Parts: sequence; C-alpha cells; structure tokens
Amino acid sequence: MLVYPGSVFWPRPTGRPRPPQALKSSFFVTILKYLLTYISFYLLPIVPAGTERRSHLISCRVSWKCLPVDSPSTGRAGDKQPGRGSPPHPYSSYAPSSGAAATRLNACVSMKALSVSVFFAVTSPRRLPLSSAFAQLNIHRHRLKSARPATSNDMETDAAALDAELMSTPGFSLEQRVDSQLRALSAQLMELAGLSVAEAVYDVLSGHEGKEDQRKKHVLLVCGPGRLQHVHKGNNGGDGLVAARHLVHFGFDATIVYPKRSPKQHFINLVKQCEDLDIPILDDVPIDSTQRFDSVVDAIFGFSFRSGGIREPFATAIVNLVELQKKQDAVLVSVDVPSGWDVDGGDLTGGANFHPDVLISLTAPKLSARQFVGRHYIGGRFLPPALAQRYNIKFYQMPSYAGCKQSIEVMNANQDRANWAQAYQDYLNEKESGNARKEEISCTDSSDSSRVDEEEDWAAAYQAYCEEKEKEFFENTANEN
Ligand SMILES: NC(=O)C1=CN([C@@H]2O[C@H](COP(=O)(O)OP(=O)(O)OC[C@H]3O[C@@H](n4cnc5c(N)ncnc54)[C@H](O)[C@@H]3O)[C@@H](O)[C@H]2O)[C@@H](O)CC1
Repeated sequence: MLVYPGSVFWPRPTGRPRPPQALKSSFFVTILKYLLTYISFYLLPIVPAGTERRSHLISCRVSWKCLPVDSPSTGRAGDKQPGRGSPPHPYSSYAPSSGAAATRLNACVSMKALSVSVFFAVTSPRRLPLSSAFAQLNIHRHRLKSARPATSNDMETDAAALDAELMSTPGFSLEQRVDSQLRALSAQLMELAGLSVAEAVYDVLSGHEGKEDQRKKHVLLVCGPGRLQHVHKGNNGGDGLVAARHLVHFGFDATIVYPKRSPKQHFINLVKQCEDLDIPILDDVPIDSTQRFDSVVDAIFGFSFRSGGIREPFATAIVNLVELQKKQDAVLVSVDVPSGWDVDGGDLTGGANFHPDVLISLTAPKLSARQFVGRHYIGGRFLPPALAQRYNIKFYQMPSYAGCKQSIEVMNANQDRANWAQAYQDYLNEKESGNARKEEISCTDSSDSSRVDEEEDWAAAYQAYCEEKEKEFFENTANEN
C-alpha cells in the first residue's frame, strides 16, 4: 500500500496538489522511519558526549542538506490553494505568505529528510554538533505544525518556522564554536531583538501620560527560563535582559525578574552587564512593592512555549503581571508572543486572562497575533533577503522601518475594527445632533446658510467614508467566514 508520508500526522487534504511521486513510500517503511527518527532523537541526550555513536547520531544534518527541502521542485512555486482569494490579513503585507500546500509538501520532504537522517546517522562519518541537529529538528517541527489543512491564516503560520530557521543560521551567532560544537545561540539576533523591544517600550512610554510626568519612568522586565538540559532555550528571556540594558541607557530605570537563570555563558554575560548598570535582579514579581512601574515587560515565553499548563514559578509570575497591570495601571508589554499563549492557537492562560496592552512581534507576527487587541509593533530588523525570499516575503512587503528605527508600530486589525465601530457610532450620534441643530438653525436663523452647507459637505464626505469602510468591513467578514 502506498501512503502519503504526512498522513500519519494530518489528514490528506482533498483537491490539493499531491506530493511528488518520489515522496511516496510503503506504509510499514514509513512507520519504521518515524520510529527510528524519534528513537534516535530521544536517544541522543543519553548517548555520552564525544563518543563515536553520538557523532553519528547527530550527523542527521548531512541528510537534510542532501535533500532538496527548499528547492522549487518541492511544489512551492505556483501552488494555488483554495481560499487564497480571500482578502489579505492586514499583516499579510509583510508576513510570510507561502501557500499551505507548498508548506505541506515542504513538511513532507522534511519528514522524509528526517527519516533518511536516521540511516545516515549510523553510517555517516560526518561529525556535526548536537545543537545544530536540534536546531534543524526545531525547524522541521515548525514546518510540520504548519502542515495542516489550509486556513485563510496560513500567511502567519510559517512565521515561527522562519524564526527558528533564522536563529539557527550560522553567521548570526556570535559564539560560532564552543567546545567544537556549533551553538545556535543567536546572540546577535537577540541583541537586535532586545534593542527593538527597548525602542518600542520607549516609544510607548514616551507617549504615555503618567500621573507624575517628570518622574523617571520605571520598567519591570520579567524574563523566562533559560534552563533546559540539552537544548538551548530561553531566548525570549534573553530579549528581556538585553532590553533592560538598553532601557537604562535610554534614561529609564529598570528592574529585572529572572527566577530561573540560564547557565549558558552568553546569558551569564547579559546578567553581568545588567548588574554593572545597577539593575536590580529579583526572583519574584514584586507584587507588594511600593515601587511604581510604568510598564511591565513580559519576556517569559516566546514561540517555544508548550501548552498544557504553565509550570511554576511562571504561572504565579503571569498572574502577578496581570495584577500589576491592573493595580498600577502599568502598560503590559509582551515580547514576540504573549506568555502562555500558543504561538498559533493564542490565549491558553484560562483563568489568568493574560492580555497585554502592547505586543512586539519579532521578525513577523505569529498566527496568535490575530487574537491580540492593542498597540502592535514589529521589531527585529535583520531578515536577510535570501531567507525572506525563501518564505515568500517580498522586499516591498517588508515593513518600512523609518530611518534607523529598529521597530515599527503597525495597524492592529482588531483595534482598527473597534475604532471603526466607535467612529461609526460617533458619526451617527453627530449626524443626529447635527440634524437637530440644522432644524434649529433653519427655524431661527435662515441667513447662516453657508455654515449649514459647509456642515452638509462635511457630513456627506464623512458618510461616504463610513459607507466605504462599512462595505470593506462586511466584505472582509464575509470572506473570512
Ligand atoms: N524572531 C527572531 O528571529 C528572534 C527571536 N528571539 C526570541 O527567541 C524566542 C524563542 O526562544 P526559545 O526558542 O529559546 O524559547 P522561549 O524563550 O520561547 O522559551 C522556552 C522556555 O520556556 C520553557 N517552557 C516551555 N513551555 C513551558 C511551560 N508550559 N511551562 C513552563 N515553562 C515552559 C522551556 O522549558 C524553555 O526553557 C522568540 O519568541 C523571541 O522572543 C530572539 O532572541 C532572537 C531573534
């Protein structure tokens, strides 16, 4: 029996392009490949470092490189998916826009590559570091995630895969080789990401009318865990550490909450740099502090958050952040993905009801950003054209950062709708009161006709504008449904 390799994980979509013939394989061989793939990856951490067996296991990257994962032959070019005719999401102008069918095919090839990698793992003499194997696995995982039946939201689906790929791209890492292992640390990207976060926070607070405007603004940054035994994680928290340093250089006060510090050298350095700037580093959110915070930055979890319950101490930290947001009227800012939100599925915090006021998406908005209502920034101005092209992001579709700015505020779809609804209601109210006033004027002062004409012109123009917006809104809603 011949099966579509991906069908083990997701239903084969009907009416969509089938994968190339070469990707088909026997059912049992496919199952065996998956088993071997998973076993090999779960075995990796327990195989002692430096041994021959381990270097064979981690050489899976060789096979990935051998296969045309990103070549046009994978079906990316020219794929047309049903529903693509729907209006573009407001973010689509700069979010990755590869078609779902193309993504699915790509994921098929990725799975194939992973499966074949097991065979390479036991035979190849190539020695590649464990971290790069995990980085590749991460990319595959995100690709698989995006390889489900097409929705109109597919444009953002690849954003996490793009980030994962970007962060594992050699050349972006400051620490290229440590102990002969390539650590996909993405230190350089983190520095730029943190800078863009600091810039956006500065932008928000500069326009924020505080009660004591002359007072130095104080920002509390809560940084996520950086400790995971074999895989380097916690970059969202790293962004927070970098942002704290920049905010102090921008003239703000900063306090860091970093309950689970990373043992990695780069993170130790970041902490030291903050200590050198006299930034207090706490273990818990200072919920009872008399200190007033103008903004609290949530740099706890990014796109690698796994749903299924938030582990302590971060469950409490998130509840306390919401408490501070309410108690102190502090602006709650989330970095990349609001913590506890699934990168695609959105808010999973349940009782915590975690809704930031500001979201700073890095590189491109993730799918979950569609649920966000508030001020939305894009940061992380470092996407190389080749990678942008691979994810079908055209240069002219990139956000047009002004001058040397590292972040840009973008329109938020939900916010815009809310604003529009309000504007329309205001218009109706105004119109009603205008009509009443007009009647009053015509009864009392017929000589002031020019003013009435002027008001009529304005009302007509405003009505035309509102009708146009209304039409656009209903068209969009109909297409989305
Ligand atoms: N977009 C980009 O290109 C860049 C992204 N960066 C940041 O890197 C982030 C992704 O970083 P990582 O992949 O290191 O991971 P994250 O920083 O998203 O967090 C993963 C950590 O959270 C823990 N965790 C996951 N689920 C949990 C749960 N349910 N309860 C408790 N702990 C849980 C994991 O154990 C791990 O330690 C992005 O979101 C972004 O903020 C930047 O640092 C660099 C550039």
